[in-house]
Amino acid sequence: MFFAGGLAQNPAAMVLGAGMYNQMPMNNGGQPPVQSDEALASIPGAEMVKRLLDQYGIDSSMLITIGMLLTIFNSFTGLYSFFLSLVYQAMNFFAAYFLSKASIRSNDECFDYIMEYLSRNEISTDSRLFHVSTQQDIIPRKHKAMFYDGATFSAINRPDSEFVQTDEYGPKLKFIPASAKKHYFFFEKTLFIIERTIEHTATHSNNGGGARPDDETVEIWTVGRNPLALRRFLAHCRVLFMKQQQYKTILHTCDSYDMRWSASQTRPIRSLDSVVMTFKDKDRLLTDIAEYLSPKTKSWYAEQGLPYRRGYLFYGLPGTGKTSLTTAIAGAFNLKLFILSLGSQNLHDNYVQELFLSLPPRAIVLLEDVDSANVDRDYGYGVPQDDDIDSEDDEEVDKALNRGSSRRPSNVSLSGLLNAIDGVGSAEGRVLIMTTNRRESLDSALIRPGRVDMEIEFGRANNEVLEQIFIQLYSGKKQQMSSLALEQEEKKSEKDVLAEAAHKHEVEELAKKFASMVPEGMFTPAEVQNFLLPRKRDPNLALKELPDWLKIQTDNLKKAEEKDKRKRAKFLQRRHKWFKQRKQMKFLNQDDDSDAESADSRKKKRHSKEFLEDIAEENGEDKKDEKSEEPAKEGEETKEEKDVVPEIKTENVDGDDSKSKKSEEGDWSDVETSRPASRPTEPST
Ligand SMILES: Nc1ncnc2c1ncn2[C@@H]1O[C@H](COP(=O)(O)OP(=O)(O)OP(=O)(O)O)[C@@H](O)[C@H]1O
Repeated sequence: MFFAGGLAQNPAAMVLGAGMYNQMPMNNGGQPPVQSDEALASIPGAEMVKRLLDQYGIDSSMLITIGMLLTIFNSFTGLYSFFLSLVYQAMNFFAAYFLSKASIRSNDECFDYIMEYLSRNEISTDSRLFHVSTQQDIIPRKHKAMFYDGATFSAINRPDSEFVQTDEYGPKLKFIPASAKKHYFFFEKTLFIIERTIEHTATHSNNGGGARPDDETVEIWTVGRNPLALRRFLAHCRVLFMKQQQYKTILHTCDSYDMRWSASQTRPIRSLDSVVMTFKDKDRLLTDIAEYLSPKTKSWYAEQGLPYRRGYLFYGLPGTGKTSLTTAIAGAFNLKLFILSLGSQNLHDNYVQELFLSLPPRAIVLLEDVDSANVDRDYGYGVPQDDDIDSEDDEEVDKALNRGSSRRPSNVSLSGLLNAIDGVGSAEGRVLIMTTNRRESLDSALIRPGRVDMEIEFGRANNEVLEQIFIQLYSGKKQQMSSLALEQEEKKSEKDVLAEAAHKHEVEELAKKFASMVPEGMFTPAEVQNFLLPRKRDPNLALKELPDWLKIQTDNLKKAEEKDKRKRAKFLQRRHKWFKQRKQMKFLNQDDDSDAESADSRKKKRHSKEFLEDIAEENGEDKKDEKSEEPAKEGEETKEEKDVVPEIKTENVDGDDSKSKKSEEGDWSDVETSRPASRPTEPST
């Protein structure tokens, strides 16, 4: 049948085959095979080919042989594909009725469990087909499929692992088994088959994140109609994974490709002791969180019909430990940590809502930079608002200057964020921690009780904090003790214990001395750590070099303050010009009682007028002079004025007009925060 099938597929070969059959007994004595010639003549074009071959002295009977070979080859391939389809059908039948199967997609945490098992047990890592990669961290989910094969979270971190990422020459090679291939292994004497399928998605995301990442599906089969073995295997993988993560904090961040949460990093749990802050604040915060997370509190919330959520605001200078404390809390209370930076340009209201809705219960959401852009109460960026102008005090100027920060506004609106935080479907049991460097610019709606239940200020190091930082660094306390270290700890001789106590006492004494030498409220904890870290082996050296470092820092601080003063003066000058220019543009001469004008707008104008008058008074200018001042003609503006108000073409001061607002944004964007958060760093020692 297949032979005939092969022939049917190739009529030319059939004729050639027939020709050969007819020709065989005649092919003797060098006589031309008459019948084969006749057979050939029946094939269109064969005569021409024959003539061509004859011309080059090639025996045309070769055609017959080739035809015969083709026929045989075709028949075999037909036969092969038939058997293959039979095998597939049999396999499908077997799989449908005699196998249990589980499918897991890479965007599910269960995927991590399976990959952890595969890497731990080194299944198929010696595969004959493999990829080679030098990439390290398993950060983006798009690479998950690759990295999981031979180097999962834990495997990477195991110092004894062959998957350790680097050696003295740089990143090591990783050997990764290929996908689209079945891997076999036994678990509890049952055969399991795993197949990974990577779905290449060519589509582009609409969030500006470029091509969508490839997703992966893992399918697991076991023999037998009873899925129990499969469930036992999955449960085993889960426990294995959870145990592995016991001493780690998994950081989930928003994947910029598809705007979903993605486990991007694991970190060893940071102990709460390692975050230095005043005892009072730490105690207040930890007691509150512990109380909130207790099962009793959960049922209390349910009884009261209150949404079971809690919010905290950590505010203060950069490098004061806001993020560090959040990570430590996640580790201490065994909560998953989800980090969202509102400054991200890809983030929009809808995404934020979806991200909040997809949070698991018992998780910390860390909203970083809540002050960023549209989330604060400003209606314009970098432009001093009319509400600010009636005040010349430091705080008001700071606020206005901060608005002029060169940070790009985020695309998340305040209402979008509030909806996400309060979302009806949002996970119960979550802890929301918002951090900001500029508490004063936050909208009161964002930090009202119910959204923010406790605020903690992080400031420059006081005496207590300075002392603790020193002790923390030199006491030799370990973050996490391995079981081996714990065993050794227990086996310590009395002599060792005494030596340790003496060392502790000595460090405490040095810490007191250190704290007394450093001025309180001058440095952030990060700055102090920055000084101590290069001298971490020798506390006495740190004390010896401290005066020089302090001198450098004080000089730098003075320079920074002078720069700051200049910036403030320039800002005030610009502000004055800005309002003067606005007056010249006649918007103040508008009829204040216009019906169309909102009360808000009128209020702002009044403030503006008052501001102008104040400024005029301050500068000794009388109103007469101002009136007589010619409005700047087009093309005659100085460069600085142009910078300040290049394009005010509207009379609306409310900033409703987007064009006007846009020009204002650009004008002030070069003014940075008035109080420099970081000072020039210490020259390397
Ligand atoms: N209070 C602190 N205790 C211990 N370490 C600290 C403390 N403050 C800062 N550090 C150290 O300084 C570095 C930066 O700290 P962290 O990121 O927590 O500051 P932050 O306040 O969150 O800053 P930002 O506002 O810029 O996010 C970390 O390496 C951290 O270990």
